Amino acid sequence: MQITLQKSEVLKTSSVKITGSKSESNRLLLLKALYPVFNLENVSNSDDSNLMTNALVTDADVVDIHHAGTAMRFLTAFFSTQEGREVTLTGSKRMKERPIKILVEALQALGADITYAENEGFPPLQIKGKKLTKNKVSLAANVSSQYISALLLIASKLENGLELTLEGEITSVPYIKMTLSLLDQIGVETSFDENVITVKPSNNVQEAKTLVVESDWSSASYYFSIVALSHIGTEITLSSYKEASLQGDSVLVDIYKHFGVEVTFGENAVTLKKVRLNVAPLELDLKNAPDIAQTIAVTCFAMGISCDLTGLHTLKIKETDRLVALKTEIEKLGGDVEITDKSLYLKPSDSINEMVSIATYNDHRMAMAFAPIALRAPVVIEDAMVVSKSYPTFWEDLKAIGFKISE
Ligand SMILES: O=C(O)C1=C[C@@H](OP(=O)(O)O)[C@@H](O)[C@H](O)C1
Ligand SMILES: C=C(OP(=O)(O)O)C(=O)O
Repeated sequence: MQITLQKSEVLKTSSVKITGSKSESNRLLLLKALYPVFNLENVSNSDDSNLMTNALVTDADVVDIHHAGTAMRFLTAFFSTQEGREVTLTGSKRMKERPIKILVEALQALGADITYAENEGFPPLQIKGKKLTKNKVSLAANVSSQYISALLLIASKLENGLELTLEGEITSVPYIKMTLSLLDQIGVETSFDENVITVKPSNNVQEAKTLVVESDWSSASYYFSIVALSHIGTEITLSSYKEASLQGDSVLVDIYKHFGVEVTFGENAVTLKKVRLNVAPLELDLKNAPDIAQTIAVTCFAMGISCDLTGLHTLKIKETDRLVALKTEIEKLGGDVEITDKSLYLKPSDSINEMVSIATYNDHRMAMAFAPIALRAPVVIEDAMVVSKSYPTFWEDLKAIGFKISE
């Protein structure tokens, strides 16, 4: 389904409740499968979290997790430890192009029985669950932090815990810290010194408790972009958010100051307000927050300023090659973009082509990142329901704050 966004203006004051963090939810769903004593609230209603929930309870021989990267990586580790369980773990055409060798080799080194059903290094995987007896492994840390989180999530169930040595520059560090914080919240002991992470074995976690998932900061990024592109005084309140977040994408609060967006935290909520119009060119290293790269590039394009984004080496192996997708779609709108395999440079521009049809490449973030363009020029978004991967009610929520959207 494609949708048309007419040139829009958002309400002067509005509020939006965003679903729970997909990253926190997928970790906690797995941990709850290992330690069923605790309860979860505000779990993400995203496709990826629903797929994770179902995969953890099904007894099917083939588990298909579609486009869900974290689910693919976390479940590879989970199924490897489920004694007696045999499963083929597969995904979408794109998932079969997203590398998983580093994780598979680390699990094999711990004793796992995993083979490739099609191409070496990529899903689908045939996994025969068994008791993993080893407890020390090294792996490359510069490709995806999801491999590291996957190992950490099962680590406390290994008889001797785990000692993980991270090789090379560590990418997406806040996601590793999120995993460790959640383990800490359920009472698992961990340490992270230099490049070595240890997790103590723990068969049972302490008392039953309720863990509340904070809402998704990557999803919040689209509202930062919307406020940045709105009139002075425009305010949007988002819930449920807190100042001390586990999510690295909460760095948006600092980044969007640059675009004249002022942030205040209230009880369980954050209010974004447009306070300044003039904006200078932007230079930013996003190796700790790769999922907001598309949002930021589109904000800069719509504001007519240049940006020089680095630390983007993980973008090529996400839902699509996000560097190529950004260049292609921004250039359709009239921008000028240079990319390498780890950076993006956008030249300043002073106009936006109208009624351009933005391709989304099965990537929720392409659809959502380009939506704020409608505050400057009418735009068409192709395959708009792709947003359900992380934020199923995105279009309804935009309509409610004033976007003019039609099918
Ligand atoms: O652990 C997680 O929840 C995630 C880690 C990041 O991946 P990489 O570590 O591959 O960059 C991020 O892009 C992804 O959306 C979610
Ligand atoms: C990269 C993402 O997800 P995943 O790797 O879990 O598919 C994302 O949500 O931007």
